[in-house]
Amino acid sequence: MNAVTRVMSKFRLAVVQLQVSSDKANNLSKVRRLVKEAAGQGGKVVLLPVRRSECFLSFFSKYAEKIPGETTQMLSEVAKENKLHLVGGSIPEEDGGKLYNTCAVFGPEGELILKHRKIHLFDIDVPGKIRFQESETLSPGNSLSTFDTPFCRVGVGICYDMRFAELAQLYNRKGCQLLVYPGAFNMTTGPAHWELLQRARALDNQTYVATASPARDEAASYVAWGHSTVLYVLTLHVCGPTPDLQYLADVRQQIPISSQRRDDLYAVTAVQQGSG
Ligand SMILES: NC(=O)CC(=O)C(=O)O
Repeated sequence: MNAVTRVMSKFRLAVVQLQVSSDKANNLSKVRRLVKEAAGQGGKVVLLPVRRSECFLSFFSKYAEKIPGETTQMLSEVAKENKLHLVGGSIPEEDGGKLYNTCAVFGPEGELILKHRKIHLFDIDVPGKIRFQESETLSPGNSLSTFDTPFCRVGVGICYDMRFAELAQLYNRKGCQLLVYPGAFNMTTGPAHWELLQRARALDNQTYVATASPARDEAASYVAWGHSTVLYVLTLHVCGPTPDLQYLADVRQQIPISSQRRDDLYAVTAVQQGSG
């Protein structure tokens, strides 16, 4: 057990589900207000949703920013003003002529802790229902992303990343007790898979899982499923906003699947840790 997994305690996790629009200034001022409100209610780690531009690939280049840039500068200030860890949803990032879907995480001093670039691009085709080819516009990230808080270790994925069990398993192996996924599933895949995937990731890895989605806007051309969620492991009920890491440790001890893995028969390994 490493230093971080020994520091187990309760803390308040806030998940912000806001109505995201194409008006960036308005989105940012809502974020500032809602994070302050979350901090006022004791939130120590705050998770924001993806920006709507995640779903409008043609808008990606229009809204793309460098990191640091306007949005991340503001997120850094908000983290510092409220003295909390802020998982900044995701924004379109431009770097070296490429576009990424990127989640920036800030610490209580406003420091940039990490950037997670969406690893798995949403290239799907469900005939008559939904088609996306993110790889026509975006480049994939090549790094796993974990960070430490005084409460627990956190693994970060974005939206489609949640479908990949191996990523969550690797985060588990790295000692994560909480997996966070800013996301925006849609009205086809949302009802079918959004919660089920979170339950699967939570149960397999004996972790907490939190997702933040934009609020549903029926008038938008991409209607997000919404349903931001915090899940925990054993009883599989949607829980309140207070992860109890002692409970998690108890579950891991009572059903000790992590020490019962047959590493002699199979392995999930990270083959490459590139930059970005
Ligand atoms: N938008 C995504 O990246 C993923 C999604 O909507 C899905 O997996 O379904």
